[in-house]
Amino acid sequence: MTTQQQTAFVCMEGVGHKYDLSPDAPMAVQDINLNIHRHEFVAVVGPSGCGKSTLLRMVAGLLIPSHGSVSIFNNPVVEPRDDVGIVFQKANLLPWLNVKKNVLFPLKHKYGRYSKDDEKRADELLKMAGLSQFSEKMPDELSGGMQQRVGIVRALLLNPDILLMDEPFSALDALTREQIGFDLLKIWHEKPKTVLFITHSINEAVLLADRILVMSKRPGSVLDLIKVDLPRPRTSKTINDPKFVALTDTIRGHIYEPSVPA
Ligand SMILES: Nc1ncnc2c1ncn2[C@@H]1O[C@H](COP(=O)(O)OP(=O)(O)OP(=O)(O)O)[C@@H](O)[C@H]1O
Repeated sequence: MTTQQQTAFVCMEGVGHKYDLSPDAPMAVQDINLNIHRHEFVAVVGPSGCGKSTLLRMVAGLLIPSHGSVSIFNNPVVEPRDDVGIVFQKANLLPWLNVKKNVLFPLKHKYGRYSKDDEKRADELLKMAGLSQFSEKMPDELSGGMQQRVGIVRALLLNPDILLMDEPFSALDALTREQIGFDLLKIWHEKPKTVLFITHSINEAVLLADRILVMSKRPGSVLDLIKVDLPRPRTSKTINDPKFVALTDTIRGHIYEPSVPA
């Protein structure tokens, strides 16, 4: 085992997937090698259909790779794990439960009950997400951005070590999207997690992440792995930093003018 693998929290080795196993069917994702370190924030960008969600589902244990392996802290991922929280594009809140009960629902579903301590943690997380005064509201009384925040709090309640986010803000308007991105960074700073964040937005990836995996078009493989050496905390001013502009240009170059293999 290499030193890189020893310090990796999430380790992907030669990961690939083929949905259709017939010999001439194309791969969806091919030969992804990536080590994500503890509390690192890694974003994944790439053209539509390149396999970003497929990759995330393999890390989540929702899909077993047909090639290679994913491991979390040296344990192969073979099923969904309790220490991994997932946030999807839509919060999918239960319409008949209020905000706090939605947040507590996974515990109720898993253990049949929740404790006073769990409620206290839910209150604390809702406060951190700026939702204290909405905890008794029903989902249809919330804006899309607030619903997505509730989805994030729900994923954080079980205190997962790893947070997987699949285009979590793509249904939101641009202003809400930027704000909720900064809110996520604040929560990540206060409750550090290892984050894998799928997005279509190059700006969002650069604004949030420590490193960015740029995927090629299908079959999605690694075009580049870019370190984002912008200072934290990131703010709305970060986008004026010449490094920010240079990084977004580099990624656009990869995606719109991918290098042709020799
Ligand atoms: N369940 C499935 N069965 C067969 N093929 C699938 C399945 N899910 C995804 N695919 C195919 O695998 C490829 C990768 O899909 P995936 O959703 O992972 O890409 P993506 O990069 O997340 O796409 P987008 O950016 O549009 O959300 C696509 O060609 C898709 O059609």
